[in-house]
Amino acid sequence: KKLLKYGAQYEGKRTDAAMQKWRSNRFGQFIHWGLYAIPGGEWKGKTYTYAAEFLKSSAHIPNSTWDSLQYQFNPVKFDPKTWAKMAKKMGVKYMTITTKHHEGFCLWPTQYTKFNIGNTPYKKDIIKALVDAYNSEGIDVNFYYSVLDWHHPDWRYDIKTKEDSIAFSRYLTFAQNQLKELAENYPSVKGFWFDGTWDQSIKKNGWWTLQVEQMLKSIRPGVVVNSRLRADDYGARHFDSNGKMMGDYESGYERRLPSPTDTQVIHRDWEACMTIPENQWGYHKKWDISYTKTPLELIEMLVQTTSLGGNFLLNFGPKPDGTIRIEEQQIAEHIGNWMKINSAAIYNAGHAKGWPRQDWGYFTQNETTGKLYAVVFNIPISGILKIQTLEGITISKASFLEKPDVPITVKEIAKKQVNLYLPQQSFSEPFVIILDTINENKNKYIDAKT
Ligand SMILES: COc1ccc([C@H]2[C@H](O)[C@H](O)[C@H](C)N2C)cc1
Repeated sequence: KKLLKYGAQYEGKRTDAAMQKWRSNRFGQFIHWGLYAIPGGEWKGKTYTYAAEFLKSSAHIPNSTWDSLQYQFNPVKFDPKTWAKMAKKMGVKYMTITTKHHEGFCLWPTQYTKFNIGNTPYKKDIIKALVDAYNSEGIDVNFYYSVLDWHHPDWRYDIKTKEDSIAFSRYLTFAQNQLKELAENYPSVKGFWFDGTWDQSIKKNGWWTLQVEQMLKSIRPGVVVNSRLRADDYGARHFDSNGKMMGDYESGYERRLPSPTDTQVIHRDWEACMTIPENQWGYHKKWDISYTKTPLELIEMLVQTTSLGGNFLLNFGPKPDGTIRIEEQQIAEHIGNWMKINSAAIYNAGHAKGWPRQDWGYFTQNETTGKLYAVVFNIPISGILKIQTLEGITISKASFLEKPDVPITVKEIAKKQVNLYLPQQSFSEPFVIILDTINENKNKYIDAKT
């Protein structure tokens, strides 16, 4: 065990109300919006297939050219209430907005750099508008902040010279001032989602990452900070050199989920962030240059995440005119229709402790009531959902969440094995079954003599 000054500051899940709210939210909307939305993955007539928010580096565009995009940023059709209403209907309980992505452009009128929304034709504070609109829909707002900053002259990828360390300490002061500004000026912020912390320069300044986290928590008690911010005394990230998670939740799942049998993750809070295309966070003019996930695939990801006790943050990349592209609106509507019926299996639900992975789908369990849900994605040809129960537990009743009066026959066929007989009907959407369980202390089945 190493003695660490900048490692994990506590172990186990936070149990305070703010963290319980963060956890119970389960489903969130990520929004990546910035100057990169203007070119939308295309430059000088060429389409770049790498992530659109990386176009500056993909197309080797110099700062002077890229930064002049700020004089074109004018989302005349931007209506934060429209976005917030869409998000509400989709069923998200939180939203995470890029206050500043790697390009360094700030969506709020920061006093620490001119490279911000105040110096665009649009002028107005987009962060404030979004915080107010989403909060008034009952949706919590978190701030994404990229420590990596392509624009700022004092940013360094590594610290090799005295000059580097002098410049970079100026940068760290700049970034800390910006974060203080965000925490103070938008008091309803519920979390900070740090990104752009993989370079040597940050790994050599773990002390700063802890200081920033502590500053934010002193200004906004209860605020939730992701593991991606932190580097420890030896430059270890997410998990310190003693293997302990840093920050309040593990945020390493980017465009990937843990396997449904990876029960390691259930011991901590975690969040998966997900793009709808294969790898586009910012707006790309060409929607189908890569595979785009269907609503049903995204719903399954949300349920799989919930079944493993994690949050699911689904990304949207708004257009430069301030509207949400139609493909994303349609996906939001489909998911929203499903959530309207089935959100009981998601909100304030998590891992069903001890229940083994099942072929037909996922268990989720309400954290407060203990109510057990079976979310079905794969109906067997037999029409029989076979459930392996826990030792001494059996299922006394099963009913559809959507249609409680449609009976589902339950038959215990052997020890820890129950059959559910689904009605002969076709299902076009995943559905939820509420399972009532009872503890059986007597064991009425004979174990096979092997
Ligand atoms: C180098 O590979 C990267 C670097 C940064 C990212 C950024 C994306 O732009 C987006 O903001 C995502 C959450 N983040 C990890 C993605 C891949």
